[in-house]
Amino acid sequence: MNQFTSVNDVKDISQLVNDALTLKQNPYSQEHLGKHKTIGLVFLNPSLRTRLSTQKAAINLGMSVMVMNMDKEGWALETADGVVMNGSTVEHIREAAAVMGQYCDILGLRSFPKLQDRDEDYNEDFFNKFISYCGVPVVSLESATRHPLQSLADLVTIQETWKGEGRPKVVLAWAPHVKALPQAVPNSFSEWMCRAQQDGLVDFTVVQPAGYELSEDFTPGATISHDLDAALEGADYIYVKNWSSFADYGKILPFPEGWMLTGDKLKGTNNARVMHCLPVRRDLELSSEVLDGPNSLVIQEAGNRLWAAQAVLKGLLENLS
Ligand SMILES: NCCC[C@H](NC(=O)CCC(=O)O)C(=O)O
Ligand SMILES: NC(=O)OP(=O)(O)O
Repeated sequence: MNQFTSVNDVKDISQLVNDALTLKQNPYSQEHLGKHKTIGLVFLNPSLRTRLSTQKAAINLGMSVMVMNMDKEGWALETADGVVMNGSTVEHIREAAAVMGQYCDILGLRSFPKLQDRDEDYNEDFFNKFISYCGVPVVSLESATRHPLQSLADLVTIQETWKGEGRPKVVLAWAPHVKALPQAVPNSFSEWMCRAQQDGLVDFTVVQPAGYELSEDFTPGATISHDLDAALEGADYIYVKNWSSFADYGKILPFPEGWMLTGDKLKGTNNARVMHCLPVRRDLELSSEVLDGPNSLVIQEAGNRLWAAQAVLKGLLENLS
């Protein structure tokens, strides 16, 4: 692997899942791989899980870690080309990314979408510029349109817990929220599940109210539904997540009552396990009853972020040497 920004950077997802589960059994088996190698984690937005799991993953591999909270501690970055920088931006991404590449062997980057201009967000302009100017392998810590470390941890969690016959039925279910949130997590989960479906690992459904459909680029082969109760019938895994509209870009559209997952809604499922990337707003996105109940996988899922990150960094380090 020479970068990790989407499932398209991964040749064999089952192999990567196996790597993660093997590292979970023996976390320090590769502790010399990262000797004298440094990873820089660059954040333009808040993070708990991604920050700590990626740091710990790098430490387990013997790497040194530097964290840069660019939004709070860095100079204001300019990304546009051909502008006279006589406003509030202080440093161009051309220099900033290139300089960080001088200090680091691998760079991680988190940058959320602005949710104002769909083309700008979906072109991944900031991410692509950073990658082209920094000159070292980049791992996505969540971009405008994807969160592949999360999705890999999600697939690891499904593979680790599935004890049934055949393929599990996995349902990505939209949930209410008070803020307009990115599509990065559901896009990425869907993209990984569609690949897993192609590989014969899962059956995948996305369910959302009308107007909240994801971009078709991220849902090839998925069953798309607008009926929550029908979609949940026989489900083995329910991945709960809010996202704002893609069609009416970045907007919160009106939606009918009853989209929050409750214990009652689990009754029609195959005793479904419930997942969420976190952070989650209790009793708005997901009922406390489900979150605190026996079907919730959210803590195990967050724990698996470590092994997902470690498998990815191992792949990037092996490619360096
Ligand atoms: N990294 C995981 C998810 C990040 C982001 N959630 C948030 O911004 C939550 C904000 C809030 O609840 O106010 C999202 O959904 O894409
Ligand atoms: N799930 C996730 O990426 O969490 P953080 O935003 O806290 O890193």
